[in-house]
Amino acid sequence: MADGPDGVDAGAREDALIELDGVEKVFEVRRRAGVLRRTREEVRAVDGISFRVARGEMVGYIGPNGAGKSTTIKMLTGILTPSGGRLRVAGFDPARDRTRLARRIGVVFGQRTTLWWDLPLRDSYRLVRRMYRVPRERFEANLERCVDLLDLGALLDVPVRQLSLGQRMRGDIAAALLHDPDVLYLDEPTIGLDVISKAKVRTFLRDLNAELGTTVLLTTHDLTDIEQLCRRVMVIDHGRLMYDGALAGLHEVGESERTLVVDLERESPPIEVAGARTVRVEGPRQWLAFPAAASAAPLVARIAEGYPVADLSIREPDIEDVIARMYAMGSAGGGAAG
Ligand SMILES: Nc1ncnc2c1ncn2[C@@H]1O[C@H](COP(=O)(O)OP(=O)(O)OP(=O)(O)O)[C@@H](O)[C@H]1O
Repeated sequence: MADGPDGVDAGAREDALIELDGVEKVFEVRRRAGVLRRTREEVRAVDGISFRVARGEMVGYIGPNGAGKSTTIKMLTGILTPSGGRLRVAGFDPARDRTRLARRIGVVFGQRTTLWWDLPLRDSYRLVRRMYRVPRERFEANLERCVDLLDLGALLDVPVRQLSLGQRMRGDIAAALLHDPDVLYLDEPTIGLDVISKAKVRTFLRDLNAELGTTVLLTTHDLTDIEQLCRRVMVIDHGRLMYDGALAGLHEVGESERTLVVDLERESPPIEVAGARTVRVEGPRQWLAFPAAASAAPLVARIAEGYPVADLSIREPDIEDVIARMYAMGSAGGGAAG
């Protein structure tokens, strides 16, 4: 497709803000193969991925460690150049138009800050304003909104190094939004946060998406992030898109299981109950797996009838577990992605 004179893809569909067609990234790595000999090997970090994200969508991008998520995000921001395929964000070729694209996107990495460590938040934000040349009025309005909704008022004069992880994360999210980006990439935005901070971040992101229509691509290992924020989820593994659809569908494809953790009053033989199987016994504690789609209430009632129950809790399946089950069932690579 021909690019216009300003580098913007003339034919870009306005509704598809992010477009990937057969995108690949191959790294060449040199490995030691003896005392003097080194061999070259190719790592196909992203292996022919195609998807579209429409303006205003909030999509989860998940997969096990080393699946290719960060490499995809780096290509979407223009930090890395694809080895093959076609990629457009807001009509731009990210690697070619990195500077201009930077004004349209915001990026938050949970594991590291983009803020200035020694500066108070307020000064970091002033630098962001200058970097992106945000008009003063717009900057002030955006800052006020973020400060209000992310509860940053009391933190603005605190140096970043003194902020807690949750405070710093909220500070980072605000910094990524001061220039009104169309797209926000979030890489593990709730990692290491306590329950209250997680809830604050999630509520903010939901409101941001609903009120301003900001398109969000979210990478996370926390299935609750996805459940609470994303209607659509894409699963990547070994550089390939394995699933693209609703989260509920992913549970069905993987036939995922929840775990009921039962603390008995005393050590007992493995619990035998219809609708669940005991997968682990450690002293008076037992773990029972049951289908994620089933209700836990009747199961709990049956166990309480027959066993001396002291306490109970339920563990949701994690993403790795769901993906592992997709593989085990041989449905990976089936018709779901596309
Ligand atoms: N610069 C690089 N040089 C060589 N190999 C790389 C490079 N960057 C990534 N890789 C490899 O590409 C593959 C995908 O890595 P990537 O960081 O994209 O995965 P990820 O899904 O983000 O994982 P995680 O959840 O652990 O962050 C891995 O095998 C990784 O070792």
